[in-house]
Amino acid sequence: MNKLKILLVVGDGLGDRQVSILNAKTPLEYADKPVINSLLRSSMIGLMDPIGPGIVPGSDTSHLAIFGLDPRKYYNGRGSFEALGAGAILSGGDVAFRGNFATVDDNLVVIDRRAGRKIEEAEELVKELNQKIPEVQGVKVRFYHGTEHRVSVVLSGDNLSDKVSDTDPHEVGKRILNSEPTDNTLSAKRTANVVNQLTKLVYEVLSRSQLNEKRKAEGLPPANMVLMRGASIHRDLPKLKDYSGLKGAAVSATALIKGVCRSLGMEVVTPPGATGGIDTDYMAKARAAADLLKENDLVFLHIKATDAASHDGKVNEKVRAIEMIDKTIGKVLDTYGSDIIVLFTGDHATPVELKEHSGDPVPILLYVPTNIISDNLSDFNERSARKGSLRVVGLNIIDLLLNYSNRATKYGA
Ligand SMILES: O=C(O)[C@H](O)COP(=O)(O)O
Ligand SMILES: [Mg+2]
Repeated sequence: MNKLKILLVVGDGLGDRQVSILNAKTPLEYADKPVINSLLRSSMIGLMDPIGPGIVPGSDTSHLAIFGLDPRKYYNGRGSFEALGAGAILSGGDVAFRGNFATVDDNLVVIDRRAGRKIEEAEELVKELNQKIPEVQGVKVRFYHGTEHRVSVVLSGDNLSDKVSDTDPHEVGKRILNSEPTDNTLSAKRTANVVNQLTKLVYEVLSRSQLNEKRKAEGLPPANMVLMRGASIHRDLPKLKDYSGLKGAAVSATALIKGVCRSLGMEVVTPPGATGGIDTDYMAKARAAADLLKENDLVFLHIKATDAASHDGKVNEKVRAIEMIDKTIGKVLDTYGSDIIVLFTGDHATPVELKEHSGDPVPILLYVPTNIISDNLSDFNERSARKGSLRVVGLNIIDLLLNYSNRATKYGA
């Protein structure tokens, strides 16, 4: 049988709940989705628990599961994925962290965990940090900018450990945390000390930066802290091609996603104009995905805007991002052809009124152009998905894609 190409689309943080200003509709329910709904004639839809019912995923653990790697076995922290995606070259023993440019007050209490999110000066601030803090206690320090408020921090030196806790309190109104060793090794104690000393130096440098004086003069929140989380020493992961047979490529601007996909051996493309934000160039991403479909079995198209809008509580921007994802899928099908299978889902729910990830199941749509038993529903959203035939977890995705693209091998004789 002819093997079908696969377009896997993730709207980050897509899942939601009823939203009061949308007349109790969800953003997906409210959004105008002519392309997605045109696929329903030959689609199964339903609900996916990225990790398991009620478990609140991060984008990191969720994407490992969606690509078929059990995070319980393969996940050891977000930092190294973020750093790889932001351009760091990691050598064995380097400890990487995800960081947030954030705004803190004089008592180091977090006022804004993202310093306003759009930080035009981010690259310059990172350059200043790299110039002024090249090392701490003999440990080399490097900062890498991802997108928006996202910064990766890499520590290089002997006897370091990723068994250290976050300085990010994960909440506004809380003081930044002291990093603590999470095991009783000397290397963990040493690393925690370096992180705490580094945090003091970062605050000193950023508080004195002229760039933050400028931000304050413009009424913008100063990016006067880097909150650190997800310490990890990178470990090699199995490659998608080896365990699934799928030659895969990804289109993304988001450091975490680029790092995960690179770790799986996928080609990663960030087309000019792709920003990882609500202002991304959707059509550029669509063209890149269509082009990659020529040489790949699977193309993964990641859209971060739905999550960014959700975390910022911006309902209309989440609806608009979903409508742009609809157009993006349409552009890929118009450009490459519609004889491909399309799986569209989210990596977790980020209810826009909650402004945080939740453990709710996420709607999933699987369009198969050949003869399948379609659910024949008329709209794709969290409510209609409850009437669909799919009820899966993230770890089922690759097997579903292999089966419906005519690539699955028999389990058994
Ligand atoms: O946007 C991201 O990087 C994560 O999904 C959320 O991280 P943040 O809450 O620190 O922005
Ligand atoms: Mg996410």
